[in-house]
Amino acid sequence: MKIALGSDHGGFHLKEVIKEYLKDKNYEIEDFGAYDTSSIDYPEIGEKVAIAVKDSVADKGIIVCGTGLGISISANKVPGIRAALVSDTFSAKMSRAHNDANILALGGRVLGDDLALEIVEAWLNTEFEGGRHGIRVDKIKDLENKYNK
Ligand SMILES: O=C[C@H](O)[C@H](O)[C@H](O)COP(=O)(O)O
Repeated sequence: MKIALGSDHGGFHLKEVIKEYLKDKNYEIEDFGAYDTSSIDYPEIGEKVAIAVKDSVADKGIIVCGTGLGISISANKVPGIRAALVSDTFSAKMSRAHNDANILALGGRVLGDDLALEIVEAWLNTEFEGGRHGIRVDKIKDLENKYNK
């Protein structure tokens, strides 16, 4: 599985921690930056990761900013993206099982490294359940079509 990674400066440290963790687990990685702690605006990186997932360059994405808020809001502007901002393992699992989230968003100034990695592990190892949840995700797609004309 290929994972697109991205952060702003506020998420740089955690993004690097996640990158090393995923490499150790033999995931294929594409890193869309930030590449250091210089200030960079989160919409630029959120868009790059979102496009990689939308275009199937990557199977899933993980994005990090200070809170995870700005970068998830940005990524969710790209049609087909369901970026879930998560701070606990239960929500991580549910965002996959019920919402088929294709991007995980984390707050680098919110989470400790260990909890963040537990969340990543839970998120990557939970499958979408489909069924009634598929009907609801289809309705999210209907909303995109309705308002993105
Ligand atoms: O939602 C936005 C993110 O948390 C940003 O990482 C944060 O706003 C960056 O703030 P600053 O430019 O003060 O480091």
